[in-house]
Amino acid sequence: MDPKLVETKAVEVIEAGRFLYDRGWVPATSGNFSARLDRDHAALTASGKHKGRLTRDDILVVDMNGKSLDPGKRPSAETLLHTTLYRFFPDTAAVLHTHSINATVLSKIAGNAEAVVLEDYEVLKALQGVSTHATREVIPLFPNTQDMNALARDLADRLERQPDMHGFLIQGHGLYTWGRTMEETRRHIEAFEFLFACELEMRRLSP
Ligand SMILES: CSCCC(=O)C(=O)COP(=O)(O)O
Ligand SMILES: [Zn+2]
Repeated sequence: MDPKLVETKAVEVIEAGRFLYDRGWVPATSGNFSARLDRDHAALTASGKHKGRLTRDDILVVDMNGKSLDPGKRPSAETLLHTTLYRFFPDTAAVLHTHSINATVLSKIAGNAEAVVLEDYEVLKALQGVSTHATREVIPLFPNTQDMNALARDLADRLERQPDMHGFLIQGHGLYTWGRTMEETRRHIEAFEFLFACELEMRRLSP
């Protein structure tokens, strides 16, 4: 592994954490972030760290089975969701997971639905490959669980059925999204956050 690449990717992850924390989207120790290093490895946040105040020491390298290559550092409890995404999308370069109020509330009021559907919003065009507001963006919604193996399996199944998704929600928990660069992934988070706020307001005004 090229140590310079690991340093560069660690900086990307640390900066993403600051950006997301400043917007209130990763309170306390919530959220986790990663950046791909090569086909088989990613730089990922350690578990239980404050994601707005990450240091280089809080980043470790994992393989695509979720195994830490940095002994002594415990990878995120949700590592398998990151590695499932990297394995499914070879061009994915970064994965961000947030716990905003809007994602949490929307995912709870969606109840037992299989997905939250967003339609006819201009900002949908901020999602990679979307070129018109007249788009039906289906955001899968998974029940929350502490069983990451089971959730990663459910995610892998859903990806097979719906490979065009840009993100997914976990009920009462938060949002995952990804992109071909860290910049694109940060744009996806911002777009989803704006769209979730709009959707909640729409549901409040016209239930
Ligand atoms: C206090 S947040 C609970 C765990 C969680 O959902 C999360 O995103 C952070 O977990 P990690 O192990 O990545 O720190
Ligand atoms: Zn989480």
